[in-house]
Amino acid sequence: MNKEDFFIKHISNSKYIGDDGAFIDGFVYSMDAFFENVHFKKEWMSLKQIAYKSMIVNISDAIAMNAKPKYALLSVAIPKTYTNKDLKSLTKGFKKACKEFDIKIIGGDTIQNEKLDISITIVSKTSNPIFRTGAKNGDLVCYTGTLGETRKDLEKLFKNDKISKNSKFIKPILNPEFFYHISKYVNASMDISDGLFLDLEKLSKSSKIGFEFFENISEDIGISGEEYELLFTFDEKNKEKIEKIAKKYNVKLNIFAKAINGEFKTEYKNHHFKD
Ligand SMILES: Nc1ncnc2c1ncn2[C@@H]1O[C@H](COP(=O)(O)OP(=O)(O)O)[C@@H](O)[C@H]1O
Ligand SMILES: Cc1ncc(C[n+]2csc(CCOP(=O)(O)OP(=O)(O)O)c2C)c(N)n1
Ligand SMILES: [Mg+2]
Repeated sequence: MNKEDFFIKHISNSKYIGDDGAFIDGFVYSMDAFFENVHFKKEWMSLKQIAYKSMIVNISDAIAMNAKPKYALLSVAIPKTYTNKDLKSLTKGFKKACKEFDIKIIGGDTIQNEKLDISITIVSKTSNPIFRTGAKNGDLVCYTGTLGETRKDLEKLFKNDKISKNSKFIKPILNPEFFYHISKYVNASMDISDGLFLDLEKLSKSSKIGFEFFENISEDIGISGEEYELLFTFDEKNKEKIEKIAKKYNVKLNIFAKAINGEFKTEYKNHHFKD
């Protein structure tokens, strides 16, 4: 077991652990860290882009639970060298995301540190939460959008090559309205943050199912992390309805497998705690 899983297992055995967020009494609580040199290097993105993405990766978890983000708690560790202009750029990024998704920042903490580290808690609302545990035998398994480019762009950044400012690595694209609209047909869902193969392993574990793939999924597609696309399962009888809604919202669907008895394990390892 890797250190991440070991730690999570030992910190709590609560039933709330294991999803993109914890559902309690109509609200979903989720948090994600966005740390310099772990999630970004300061040379790669502007401060506004960093702050914006730190919010988006958090909002992604809420959407994957079929919840509407409402409030954010924001902890920021700021390097001493940052000027007031830098701080303004950061606030612009946070505010842009809050405006786009109608979220209020209701608190947080601000400290000084060597690096820029951001931790965000999102409180969101839902009357129909979708968990990773709900996939049923026979369900179709689907992800949205196109996978692979994010990892390629990350590789470019590590080689000091330039990438487009429209890259999903800089600005992930979320599809909340599409997902809220199809939610009543969805049995299980999560977002793709670690890469399709790793996230399928999590889905398999949570729902106690395996997958029968309709076609081979290449490594390029399967190990690209930080895509923030949606991964979900649904009963075959809802396929046409979901496809129609996807068309309306201009969302690409990739129905790539069927849920079956068994389990899915990937040989690829989580990028966290590599050694
Ligand atoms: N330090 C922690 N304390 C308590 N719960 C944690 C901690 N880290 C992760 N978790 C929980 O463990 C589960 C898996 O977390 P994580 O790996 O970040 O999510 P994901 O599966 O989306 O990558 C989530 O439910 C998360 O809330
Ligand atoms: C400097 C740097 N190194 C490596 C990566 C690649 N990377 C960082 S986090 C991550 C996956 C998802 O992050 P995580 O914090 O686990 O999100 P969660 O699954 O908890 O939502 C990847 C592929 C990066 N973005 N930046
Ligand atoms: Mg993780």
